[in-house]
Amino acid sequence: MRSSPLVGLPSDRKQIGPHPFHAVGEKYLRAVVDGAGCLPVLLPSLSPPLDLGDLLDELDGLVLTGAHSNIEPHHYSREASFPGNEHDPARDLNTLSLVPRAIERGLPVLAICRGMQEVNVALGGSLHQKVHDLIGYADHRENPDEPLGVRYAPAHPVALAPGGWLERIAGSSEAMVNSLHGQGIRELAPGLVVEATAPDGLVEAARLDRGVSGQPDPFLLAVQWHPEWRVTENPFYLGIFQAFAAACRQRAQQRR
Ligand SMILES: N[C@@H](CCC(=O)NCCCC(=O)O)C(=O)O
Repeated sequence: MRSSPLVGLPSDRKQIGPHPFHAVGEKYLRAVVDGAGCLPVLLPSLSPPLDLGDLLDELDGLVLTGAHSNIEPHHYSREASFPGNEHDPARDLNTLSLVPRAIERGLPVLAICRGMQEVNVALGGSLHQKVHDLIGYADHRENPDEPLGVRYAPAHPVALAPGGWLERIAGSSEAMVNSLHGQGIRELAPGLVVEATAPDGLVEAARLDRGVSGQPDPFLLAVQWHPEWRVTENPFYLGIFQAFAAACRQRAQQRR
């Protein structure tokens, strides 16, 4: 019997020199280990995607990470992509098929930044391709010229939905979060409910709640910010990973 729950993380497909590699940022792996006390397992994003169904049955949780690449817009609208938009079609296919399969298996999901956008698109929602070009919205991007510690520092408050999971985790109705994204939720997918909003109204976090009485939904929390960043130094970020870990442990026990 395993002592630590197993958490899968779908990889980015990245060109390094002449060869494609499958990569997951180390801060996500560290947060799964140090913040959640779970064991990370990398899930390659091959194209066509591997059938990971048998592996999902062995996992206790799924973390969808952030990434610089953006989901190809044909997955959620008829809009064309914009020049210079970085894509990772192999990751799109992998994560967009994993989300519904994880939910149908009751696998806990924590989705971060691009991961949140993937959850929204996989469940039928849509995205703004450039939030910063929209009238009335703030620029949610980081300054790439700043050192990492500044880029991932708290950037704006979020209002936490009354009675929601994040309000309980934070122990307050507001929290400060970092902000490193150009895209954002346009239409929230059916079955997701808002957990947090930015001052400009952008949805910053959501959870799965399909509202079927007597049938609790599996743990699925999606956040637009980066709680994995220095997770052990930020009680709110740590609380998010601990809540996910509790759901993973419960899932591990149920599978025994
Ligand atoms: N590309 C999307 C998502 C932004 C995102 O996930 N950024 C992560 C940056 C690298 C990392 O910290 O893993 C967008 O711009 O909206």
